[in-house]
Amino acid sequence: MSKDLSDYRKEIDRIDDEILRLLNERSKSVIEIGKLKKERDAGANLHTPGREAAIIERLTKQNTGPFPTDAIQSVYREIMSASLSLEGPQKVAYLGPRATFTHMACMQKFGSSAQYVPVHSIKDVFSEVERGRANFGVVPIENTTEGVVNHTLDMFIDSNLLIYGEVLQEVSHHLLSTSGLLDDVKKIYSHPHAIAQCRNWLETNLPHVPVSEVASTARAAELCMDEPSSAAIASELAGQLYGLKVVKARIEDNLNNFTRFLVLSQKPPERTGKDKTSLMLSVKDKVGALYDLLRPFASHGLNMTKIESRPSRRKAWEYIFFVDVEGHIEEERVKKAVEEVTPRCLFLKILGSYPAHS
Ligand SMILES: O=C(O)C(=O)C[C@]1(C(=O)O)C=C[C@@H](O)C=C1
Repeated sequence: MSKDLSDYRKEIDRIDDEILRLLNERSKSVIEIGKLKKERDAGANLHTPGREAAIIERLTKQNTGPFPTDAIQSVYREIMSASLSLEGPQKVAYLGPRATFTHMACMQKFGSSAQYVPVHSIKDVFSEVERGRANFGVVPIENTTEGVVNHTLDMFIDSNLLIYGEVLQEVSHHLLSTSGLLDDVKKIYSHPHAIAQCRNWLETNLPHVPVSEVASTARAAELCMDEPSSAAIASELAGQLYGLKVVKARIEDNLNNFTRFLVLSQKPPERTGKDKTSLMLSVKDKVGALYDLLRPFASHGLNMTKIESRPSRRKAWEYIFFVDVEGHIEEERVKKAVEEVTPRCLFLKILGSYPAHS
């Protein structure tokens, strides 16, 4: 006799019981790891991004299906986030409000079991971590269409925090409402930037619907909870947090919009073998100074993935350069290049070596 629905559900219940038992067994090892980490260094970061990446990579490679390989990342993101909370609370300060792309980047990195603290400015994110009120901070550093976030770069001039990691977050806007039906939409709310990024879609699809600017995309979503004839242009996360349905997903005009975020910490992460080093330096004002500066990186075979300049704010026409190179500061070739570059600079500061986003 062939199996029916209830037979398959019984089978699933049995497997789920086993998964739950295994998750609890896994958790016991996690708790022991947490104790060992604290014994080694009471103030250490418990979060270990290199180990998390290795687990996901190993399982992704080994999966033969039919469980979707893409889902392994999200399932394990949450398993490891919950596990880490057993080792100790993880506080993450970020540039709020809730449900923004910065919040989404935080969730991508730390999962939903971390404690998130939205603050009002990039400066406040830095100070929460500097004062030890948060273990980590998350700030935007650059966007594919709008370029570098100068305010974040400027903060590194006076701060001693380290870059602990990077997160690449896709910036994708959704039209959200309580019913999820396009015909119900008589008014739209959003932040001016999000409205500008969806201009063509709005003109083509909802040309006569008035659009009102509000302080944030999260505020737009919040307003729509009580206004069934209004829709918000906001993130997928805003839809989830405010209980709205998707009228239309991905309405941004440029479908290739990403923001890169930096994770800040007082302590460095472990070396992983796929790391990146960020430096900040300023050069003497003479012909060829920048060329001299870049040469050691090239001669040691280091790939420079970014160079940005900012006025130093200390002296007119003096510039500070922000440089990213592939490799870890403990690697011989990176160490040598930095040793050669240092005497050519007015000053040089290492902002951190951290796992490159894969
Ligand atoms: O292996 C560790 O260092 C752990 O703390 C365990 C674990 C896990 O759940 O596997 C949890 C959190 C870390 O960020 C990495 C991995």
